[in-house]
Amino acid sequence: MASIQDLGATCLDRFVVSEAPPSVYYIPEFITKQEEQFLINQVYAVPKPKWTQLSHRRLQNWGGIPHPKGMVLEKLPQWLDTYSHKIASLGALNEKIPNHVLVNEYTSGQGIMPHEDGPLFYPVISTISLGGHTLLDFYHHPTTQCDENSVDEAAKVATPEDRLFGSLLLEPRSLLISKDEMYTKYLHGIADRTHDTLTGKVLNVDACPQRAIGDVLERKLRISLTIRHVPKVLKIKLNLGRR
Ligand SMILES: O=C(O)CCC(=O)C(=O)O
Ligand SMILES: [Fe+2]
Repeated sequence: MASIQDLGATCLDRFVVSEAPPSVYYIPEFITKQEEQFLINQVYAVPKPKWTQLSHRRLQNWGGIPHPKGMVLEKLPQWLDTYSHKIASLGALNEKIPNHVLVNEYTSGQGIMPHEDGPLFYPVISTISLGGHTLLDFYHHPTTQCDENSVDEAAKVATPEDRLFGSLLLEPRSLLISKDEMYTKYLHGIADRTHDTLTGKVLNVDACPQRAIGDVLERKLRISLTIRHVPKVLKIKLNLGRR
């Protein structure tokens, strides 16, 4: 059977997560085990200074540093550029080709605080997961606005647990594409847990054939490739060492 990497835009709709707000696409086994191992090898082949150590995870930034005045574009390495083009060919980014990739590494027990990806990115996030699974949690905004008409009812409650409205199980080798309201209206994060229990709040259990509600999954080391497009770039050529 042809894989989605070959079929492109014609079949993305088959992967829509209909239980989630618009729009989320979850594609299990987007890459093969060989491609997964190749990407992991590339991630660990980079020089140590390429890693930024945060208090709860490590990351690599590729493509440039997004900035309100524009990003000084750095060419993506071939191993990431290939996947940027494959994702563009699925048709979720209106002809845009992702030019920025964050590599996040999480050991078991590490996560990322609920956040928005913000206005510097074109509002479509593509995520390839490598190594281990995670649960990506989605939260209503903790807004303090008083305008009754513009505030989500569920957002007025106090605790983060109450604001959690659903999660997505991201298994190794999968691709997740989130856009529209899922990008603009909600926060996303990963709890710092060592085990995840699949509950009715996991919106894509049906798309994970080996999984069922009630399963307890042990977190392993996970690497994510967050592949996005930064629309505002500065056309400065870096001519390092050349005269
Ligand atoms: O690891 C992930 O899947 C989420 C990463 C993320 O939200 C980010 O880098 O902004
Ligand atoms: Fe994010």
